[in-house]
Amino acid sequence: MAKHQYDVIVIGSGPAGESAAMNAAKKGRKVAIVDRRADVGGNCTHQGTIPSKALRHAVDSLMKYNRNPMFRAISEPKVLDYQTMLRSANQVISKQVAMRARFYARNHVAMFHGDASFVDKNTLLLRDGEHANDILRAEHIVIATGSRPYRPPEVDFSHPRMLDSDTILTMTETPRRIVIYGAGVIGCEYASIFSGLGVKVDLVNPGARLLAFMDDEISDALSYHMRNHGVLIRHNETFKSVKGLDDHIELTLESGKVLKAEAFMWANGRTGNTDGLNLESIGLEANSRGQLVVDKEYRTSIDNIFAVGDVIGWPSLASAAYDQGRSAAGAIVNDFTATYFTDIPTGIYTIPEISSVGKNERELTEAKVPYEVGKAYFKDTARAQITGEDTGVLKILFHRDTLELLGIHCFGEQAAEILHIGQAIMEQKDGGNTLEYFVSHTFNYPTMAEAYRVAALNGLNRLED
Ligand SMILES: Cc1cc2nc3c(=O)[nH]c(=O)nc-3n(C[C@H](O)[C@H](O)[C@H](O)COP(=O)(O)OP(=O)(O)OC[C@H]3O[C@@H](n4cnc5c(N)ncnc54)[C@H](O)[C@@H]3O)c2cc1C
Ligand SMILES: NC(=O)c1ccc[n+]([C@@H]2O[C@H](COP(=O)([O-])OP(=O)(O)OC[C@H]3O[C@@H](n4cnc5c(N)ncnc54)[C@H](O)[C@@H]3O)[C@@H](O)[C@H]2O)c1
Repeated sequence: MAKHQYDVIVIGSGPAGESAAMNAAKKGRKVAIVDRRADVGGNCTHQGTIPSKALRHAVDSLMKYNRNPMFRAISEPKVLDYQTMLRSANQVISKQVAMRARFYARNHVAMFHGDASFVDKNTLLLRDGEHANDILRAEHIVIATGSRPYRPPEVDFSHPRMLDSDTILTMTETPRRIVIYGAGVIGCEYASIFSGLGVKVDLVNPGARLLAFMDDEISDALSYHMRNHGVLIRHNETFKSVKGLDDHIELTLESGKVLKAEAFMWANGRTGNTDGLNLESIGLEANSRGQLVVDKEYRTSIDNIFAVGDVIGWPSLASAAYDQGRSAAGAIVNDFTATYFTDIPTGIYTIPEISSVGKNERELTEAKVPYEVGKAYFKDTARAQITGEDTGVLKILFHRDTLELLGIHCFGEQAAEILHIGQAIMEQKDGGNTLEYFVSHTFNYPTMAEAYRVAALNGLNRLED
């Protein structure tokens, strides 16, 4: 049994752990990172963000090829199978792992492969892996163990047709029909991926609308376009049971409906990875979803132990996890330049893509804020007409009196990128955050960014009506 001493040890090499380790190393600390997976990158790289975004990109490219009239002149529409798409996603994973492994090497961060659990508040024991039974000690420990799909006991996940967002990446055939239970971000993104592949999708939503936290108009547009792509959305349905048979599954809903398909995907909720950490030994307790509570420095109730990323719950995004990890390491070295993050944008990679930052119309109406709306439809921009990607809208919500930007909501090709222009202006201080920016600066033409000018003028005209 070897013993190792560090200033900072990070458990988990996803985005939260990686950025915590890098920032601590850059600030001169002796750092080690532990992951139970042999390759770095966390669930984000291996089972979450990266494979789902790579699959989505592959499907989206196929769809664009098939609907482009210019290509129709030279060849028939093409069909690809899920396995081919997965191979393309796996290539991206390999590139990500190689790049991230180089970060650790260049910054002299020691890497341990194994399952870490607490012995006391400064000591970890490793199980499994090449360092099994080694003891790691540090002044500060960062828990960045991420999350996994929540698995209700009523679903037999050992059946090869019963899948979740991890095991969907091991599916060996392209099903003719799939039932997805849960219409949160994961359910909607995978519904887009499978419908794009030509699979018949039943998307079962326990709620009344898709992605209820989004602006209603954007959520309605998503429902419309998903239906248009052949997704059968069933709102207000509750899971009763699911039966796995040799060649299909049967999902029974409380409403009495029985849905049959070749595959079933449970996409309803995630659980924080805290159960194997022996938290009892340090007097730390996770909530019923395995998540830890932290303060504004990402510190748990134990003064030398921090927690970041999915393991602390909201917003459970890779984007936020990077910032949280950097902040926690900052707090450890008394550098508070990065703070507690709350203004987090949303980028959802459905087909079409949706993205937002700030308040939506419902929230502003409830708060009795006098706002106005400026809109630009993609079909009215030159760039979208040239690319043929003319489905979408940019919507700017602003204060009627001060013209302050209150919310940006975008739907369509590259929405998650386009949004960041508005976000940058929204963050301006001392009166810099107003609609005026978009009408007093020249935008490259033809670009999708031009939609901001069109939407701003549309909004200003509305004030004069
Ligand atoms: C299908 C899907 C799509 C997503 N798409 C997006 C997206 O488009 N954009 C976005 O911003 N977010 C997205 N997310 C969310 C994003 O992936 C997560 O927010 C992110 O992975 C969280 O990062 P993390 O660092 O907290 O942990 P993770 O990425 O979960 O990594 C944690 C690591 O810790 C390791 N670990 C756990 N316990 C131990 C232990 N005891 N000892 C050693 N190692 C341990 C795990 O093996 C894992 O490698 C998606 C998630 C899913 C599931
Ligand atoms: N593009 C993106 O940003 C992106 C893409 C995919 C996933 N994600 C992240 O992954 C997560 C998506 O998870 P989801 O689609 O399953 O939706 P979700 O986390 O919103 O959960 C769906 C439902 O399950 C319930 N639930 C959640 N965790 C539970 C648990 N442990 N036990 C019992 N019930 C639970 C929730 O209350 C909710 O009603 C989100 O946190 C999201 O931020 C983000």
